[in-house]
Amino acid sequence: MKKYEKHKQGLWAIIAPVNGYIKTAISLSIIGGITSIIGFVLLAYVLLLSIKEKSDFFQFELSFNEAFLLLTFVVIISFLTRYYSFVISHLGAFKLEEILRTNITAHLAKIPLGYVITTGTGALKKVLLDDVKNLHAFVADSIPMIGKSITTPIASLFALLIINYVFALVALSVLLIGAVIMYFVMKDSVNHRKNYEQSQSDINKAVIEFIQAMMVVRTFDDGTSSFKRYNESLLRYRVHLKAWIAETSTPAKISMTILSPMPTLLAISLLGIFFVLNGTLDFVSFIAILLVSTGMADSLMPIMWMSNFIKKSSSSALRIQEIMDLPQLTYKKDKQLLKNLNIEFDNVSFKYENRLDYALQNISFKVKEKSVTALVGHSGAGKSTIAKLIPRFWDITSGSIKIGEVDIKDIDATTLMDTISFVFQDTFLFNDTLENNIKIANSNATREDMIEACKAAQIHDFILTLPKGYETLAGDRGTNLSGGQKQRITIARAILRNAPIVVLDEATAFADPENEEEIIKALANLMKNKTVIVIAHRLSTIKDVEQIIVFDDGKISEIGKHNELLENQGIYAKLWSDYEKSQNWHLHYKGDVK
Ligand SMILES: Nc1ncnc2c1ncn2[C@@H]1O[C@H](COP(=O)(O)OP(=O)(O)OP(=O)(O)O)[C@@H](O)[C@H]1O
Repeated sequence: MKKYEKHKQGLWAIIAPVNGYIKTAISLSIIGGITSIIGFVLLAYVLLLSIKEKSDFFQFELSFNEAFLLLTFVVIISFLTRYYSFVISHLGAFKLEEILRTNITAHLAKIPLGYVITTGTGALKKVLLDDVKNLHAFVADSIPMIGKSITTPIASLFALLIINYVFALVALSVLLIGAVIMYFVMKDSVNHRKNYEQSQSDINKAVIEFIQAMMVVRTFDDGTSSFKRYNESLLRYRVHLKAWIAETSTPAKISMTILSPMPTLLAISLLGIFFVLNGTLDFVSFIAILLVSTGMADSLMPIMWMSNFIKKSSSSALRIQEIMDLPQLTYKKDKQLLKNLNIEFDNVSFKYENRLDYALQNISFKVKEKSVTALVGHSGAGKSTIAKLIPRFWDITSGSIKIGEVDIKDIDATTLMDTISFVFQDTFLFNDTLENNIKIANSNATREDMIEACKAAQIHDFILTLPKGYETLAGDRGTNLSGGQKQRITIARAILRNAPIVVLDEATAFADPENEEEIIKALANLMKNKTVIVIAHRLSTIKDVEQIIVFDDGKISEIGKHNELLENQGIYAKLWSDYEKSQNWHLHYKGDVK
């Protein structure tokens, strides 16, 4: 994979992997630009000979046939070089798109998963699709323009200087005036562009949020605020755009007019007519001057578009660079031999990057091989964070986490993933068949293994009731299934994976009695003979486990068995009494109340 070094910032560093294509395309377009100007000069020469006039400013002498042949040759070269410059820049653009997408996704796979989750799909989609596409467009369309827009005016100026320096100076003056006006118009555009891009990105976020939160919006919104955020971002966008246009529209129109070919051609024509009328310039030379000066007249506008294009592409390159600069998790390459399946947290502290306070402080505990440890505590106490530190969703700030006496930072990625199965509450199912969704856990598993896992996960009978059975599509993100069914499919995945350590976040959401019983049976099958860490919400399910760790505000407040903790009369005893009370709660309808 191409390495992106910190000091090599910016657009050119990001497109460097296709430097070969870029250099070839630019070189060809430079040849194209020069040959087109030579073509104009030869065309004038051919015109001159065709009306048999003689002009003394051409420094060379050719017969009509020679000049015509040379003109044809130059035109063909000019056409071919431009054509191939375009073809090669497009090939480079496709190659770059492929390289960037591969590199970004490979990099995303190696940075802490927690970053990917918190950054959000919207922002990552923008980088992977929109920004990469912007750079594709830059390489495909701007690269051929770069060579042409720099060489054509220089070659034209050079040719004009040879033909008649007065005309060269007039054309140059018009262009300089245009360039000065352009500079003042563009001067303030940096801030305007920033605001414009920010408001455009806000609109993107608002749309993605609106679609992702559609269910919440439709459930809770009375209609007045469903588009509020979207509307606000649209309004900001309009305000920024209006401010930009208001400040730059008149000077922009003036500079556009001056930068268009017309003023240069007008000035050259007036001067030419004056010289022709007073007999100091012959008509054919005048035509030659007009033809050559179009090369200069046409030059500033592309340069202006180019500079806009470069700024836009630079912002995209910067966003890609920011992702590529995120440090990757480092894994040991050599396969590590774990001495056993004990898990040990030793004085672990952890702080989320975007938070000032520690989510976990000085956490030390041991989980013995083939035992069950339950994590309990109030909401926000740090239980899920503990679970997510084991697969290195985030790396800890200090202390160490060991499995089988090896620090998890020293365990190679494959061993770590083969050793642990995770069952989290937010199940993700691909829009693929149920069979493929389950087999993703173990590509070597046979169909029989998969069915056995589904039986153990109490989901087999349900799948058989579906008309297409295991061939049924799960729907986008699993929308065709109920929450409890999705959870049992995830359990089936974990059973099929058969990793010796299981970390599971016990679901609370699907607690109707029938579903609950099935999920409990499924979990019991998953946990058999495994080292288990379970985040427990229903305390009744963990009464008999070997160890319960009670968390309070990021610290361990108690460790023990159910009965010991009840005797302690601490947080656990209070949680237990609250839990028991909640089991006796009933909802009363008005009519029931006596
Ligand atoms: N991605 C994150 N970025 C920043 N802070 C986070 C993030 N995830 C969790 N936190 C914070 O870390 C602390 C511990 O959260 P955690 O999710 O581990 O608690 P929990 O005990 O699992 O809660 P619950 O039972 O409600 O799931 C909380 O203060 C929470 O706000």
